[in-house]
Amino acid sequence: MIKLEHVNKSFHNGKPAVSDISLDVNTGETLVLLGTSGSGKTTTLRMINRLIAPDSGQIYVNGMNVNTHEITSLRRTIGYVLQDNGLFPHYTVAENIGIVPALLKWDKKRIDDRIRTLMQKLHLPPGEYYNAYPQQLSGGQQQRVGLARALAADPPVLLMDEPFGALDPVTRASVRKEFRSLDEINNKTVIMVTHDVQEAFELGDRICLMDNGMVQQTGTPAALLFSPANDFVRAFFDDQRLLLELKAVRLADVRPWLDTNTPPSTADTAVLQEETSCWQAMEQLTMLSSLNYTNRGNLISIDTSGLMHAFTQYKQTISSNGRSTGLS
Ligand SMILES: Nc1ncnc2c1ncn2[C@@H]1O[C@H](COP(=O)(O)OP(=O)(O)OP(=O)(O)O)[C@@H](O)[C@H]1O
Repeated sequence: MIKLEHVNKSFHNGKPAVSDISLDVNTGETLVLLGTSGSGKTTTLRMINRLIAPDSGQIYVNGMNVNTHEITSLRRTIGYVLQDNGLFPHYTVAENIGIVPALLKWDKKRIDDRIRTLMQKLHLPPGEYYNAYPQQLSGGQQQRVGLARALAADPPVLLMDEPFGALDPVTRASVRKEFRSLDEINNKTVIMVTHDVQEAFELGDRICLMDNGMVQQTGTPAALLFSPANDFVRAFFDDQRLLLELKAVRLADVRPWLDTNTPPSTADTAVLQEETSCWQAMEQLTMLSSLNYTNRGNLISIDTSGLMHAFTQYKQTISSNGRSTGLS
């Protein structure tokens, strides 16, 4: 768990880079720091692993006060992924991934097993890439090695600074998808910086939207869209609002407005879980005319028009009810 209390930071020109930031990130949660360029996202992240010292305020990582805790043991609890991956060019892929376990003096077999496990999970077959050097890999593969290196010693906290920012859009989408499905991150506290709104919506359990060094709003993607705290938050998402809303609203949210009288499709078709977003369901429906979705064990049939109808009804209800729909 990570906690920031009234944190401030100014650089030499005296202009505040970060003003009075307070945040709580729970174990197992991914919080995305999103915002305009120069809004203080990277400064906030780098204060957590003490690459930058705050002027005032307190920061805790799993109960340790970052500013007073011994720095080596603090950093060993934190994996750090950078935009340019920061791999050592003269180390092989395996050596890069094994750096922290070697520093922790794990025995050779354990290090080797861990490297191979992570390479498999991140789709880097050890037979092909174990002894390769970073420059022999594509940008997406290098970024996967960077991620494997950050995860190697299984730190409880992962900090990621624009981890997919240097990748082309197609590679970026595939590495992002792999990251999302990685079991290794399930129990970790993750903070990720991005200025990509869609990335924030796909990966963030909650989003902290920043502007001008200040937190404008922290909440679920749905809360930011449907209960914006101010005009800045409202305007920030305007140019891609429908897409973001479809990504933020889950089948579970729209279920009360789905027609449950239609018998489930008997064809051999996909069965979606209630956590699936309306966007993902729409994507599937472009390939299949109807789908089933499972709600507490019951199969419910959905099609495109029924789903859009339920989505519209959901939006109308929350715009009249505001926060009473459980947005937080
Ligand atoms: N080392 C530094 N020295 C002086 N000013 C700095 C330094 N690092 C950041 N700043 C300033 O602090 C402010 C916040 O910068 P920061 O890098 O945290 O923003 P950001 O939201 O991560 O931006 P971006 O998305 O462009 O990376 C900016 O005005 C920046 O110019």
